[in-house]
Amino acid sequence: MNLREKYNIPSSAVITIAGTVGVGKSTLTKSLATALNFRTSFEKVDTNPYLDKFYADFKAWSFHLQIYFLAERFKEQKRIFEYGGGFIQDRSIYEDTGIFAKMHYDKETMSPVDYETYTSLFDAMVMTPFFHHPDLLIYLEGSFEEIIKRIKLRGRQMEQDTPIEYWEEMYNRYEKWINSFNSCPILRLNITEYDLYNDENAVEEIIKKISYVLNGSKEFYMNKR
Ligand SMILES: Nc1ncnc2c1ncn2[C@@H]1O[C@H](COP(=O)(O)OP(=O)(O)O)[C@@H](O)[C@H]1O
Ligand SMILES: Nc1ncnc2c1ncn2[C@H]1C[C@H](O)[C@@H](COP(=O)(O)O)O1
Repeated sequence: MNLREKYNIPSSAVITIAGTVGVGKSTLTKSLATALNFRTSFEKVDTNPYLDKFYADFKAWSFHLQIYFLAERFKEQKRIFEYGGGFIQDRSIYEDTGIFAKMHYDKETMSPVDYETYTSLFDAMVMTPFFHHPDLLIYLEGSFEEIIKRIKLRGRQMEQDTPIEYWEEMYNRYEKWINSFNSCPILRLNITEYDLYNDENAVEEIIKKISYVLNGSKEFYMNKR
């Protein structure tokens, strides 16, 4: 019996992984998809035509980048739906607006009119009864120091060149955002609780927790509304 069957994870489940840059979303996406025999949905970083420009000049490119990410995630949403689920998704669509667009608007690196255009497009596409929310959002959290270590370890140049205050602002916003998130059930995982690189049982332990939320007492993990 495979792990998906053992823990009664529906083959149509859609699990999205949220958390700040560098926390370990892509790594966990790969491990879970392999263990559950699910498909993956990754963010496009290397082929993103705006990302380098955005990091070099937030003000000039934040609107273009948000529109690009929104279009890409919506296309992925359609693909996931067409396959009938069975996906692990690297980052949720909710973070684009709840973290990134809002942060750039607040910091005046996205103009009010661009922010208004972006949010009305986002709401028209996502905040409708036709949009399928994920079955579960796994929220990865850890200390700021560990996350900065991981951003450095991964070594994307544009992220290395970005002041630490940017990552700190994002980190603090994530903590507030997750405490009020209620679009789907949540499983919070602290990155000190598992080690996918050195512990071969780690992924099974995470699947056990996923099963508990999907099949058991959802209230235990969900935020109070
Ligand atoms: N469990 C872990 N232990 C140690 N390092 C990790 C772990 N998970 C991820 N990393 C490392 O942290 C960096 C960022 O991970 P990644 O999965 O790309 O994060 P994200 O997708 O959230 O930006 C990578 O260098 C990765 O190898
Ligand atoms: N919506 C976004 N706005 C700005 N930047 C974004 C957005 N979504 C992702 N990013 C950036 C952050 C990272 O530099 C890369 C990939 O994110 P990661 O958390 O490493 O998967 O894209």
